[in-house]
Amino acid sequence: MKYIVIKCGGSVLDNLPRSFYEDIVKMHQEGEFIPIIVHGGGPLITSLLKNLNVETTFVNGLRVTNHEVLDIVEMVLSGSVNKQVVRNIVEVGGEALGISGVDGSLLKAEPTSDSKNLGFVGDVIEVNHNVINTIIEQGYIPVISPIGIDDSGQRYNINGDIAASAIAKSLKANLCFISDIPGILIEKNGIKTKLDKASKSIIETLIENKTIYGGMLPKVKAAIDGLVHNIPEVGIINGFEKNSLIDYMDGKKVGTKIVLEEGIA
Ligand SMILES: Nc1ncnc2c1ncn2[C@@H]1O[C@H](COP(=O)(O)OP(=O)(O)O)[C@@H](O)[C@H]1O
Ligand SMILES: CC(=O)N[C@@H](CCC(=O)OP(=O)(O)O)C(=O)O
Repeated sequence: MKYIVIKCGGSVLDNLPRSFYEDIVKMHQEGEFIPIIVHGGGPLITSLLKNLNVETTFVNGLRVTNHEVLDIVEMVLSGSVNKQVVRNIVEVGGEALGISGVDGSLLKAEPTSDSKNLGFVGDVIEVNHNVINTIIEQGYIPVISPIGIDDSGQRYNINGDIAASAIAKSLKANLCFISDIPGILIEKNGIKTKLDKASKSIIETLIENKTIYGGMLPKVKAAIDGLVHNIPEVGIINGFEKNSLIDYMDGKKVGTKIVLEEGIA
């Protein structure tokens, strides 16, 4: 069975066209690639924290997460956002089952190496993909929120890109990041240009010269980590462009394809 992990960023979730979900349901029905959705929800978390007068900061694109923030992160991701995505799929005639990384210990996590600064932010150490396979066998599209859990029951806030890459690695699945930009952008003579393809070494240069920053950092790091661990293909595409996902799956030149080495298509 071939899988594709589709990571829907919080940047686009509220405004994805109906056709985006129709394309996913069609893909699920046709059966060549089984879609697995992992979602973010960063902007909604930020706006709720703001409403509650809780300060929130990011380090290298990751949210500093204390107890108070962690409560809100879980509420937003595993509650509002997860169920909204399920409803969006149902609305276009699909069947989806929403689950958090905590359920069935789907995302076994440990604190990141920078836990001194980041608090309860997790790295995924194991994916219990039996849970995903069970959902798929029952005919549902899995919709996964990126909260992890350790053996003591402690939860962790996991960046959606990192969770998606871990799931893709465990299933040897293709990985596609759906975001609010056409792909990785660089500035050439004052004009923003999209890279059709970006290799590991180009990405490292773009991180060093700060062309890649903020939320794009975990995306490209998760992409490279996935490719190193045998994910067949990783792309970043714009969810607002009509049929971008189907076009990407058909091998058309949409978004940015991430590769390990220049010259590898
Ligand atoms: N070189 C770059 N090209 C495109 N976007 C970039 C780049 N560097 C940083 N970004 C930022 O990364 C954002 C996407 O990451 P993020 O906001 O976390 O999105 P998502 O919620 O879709 O995961 C873009 O909206 C843009 O502001
Ligand atoms: C550790 C960390 O940063 N977690 C993210 C989880 C949500 C997410 O990844 O949302 P996007 O996909 O919209 O960026 C956060 O708290 O915002």
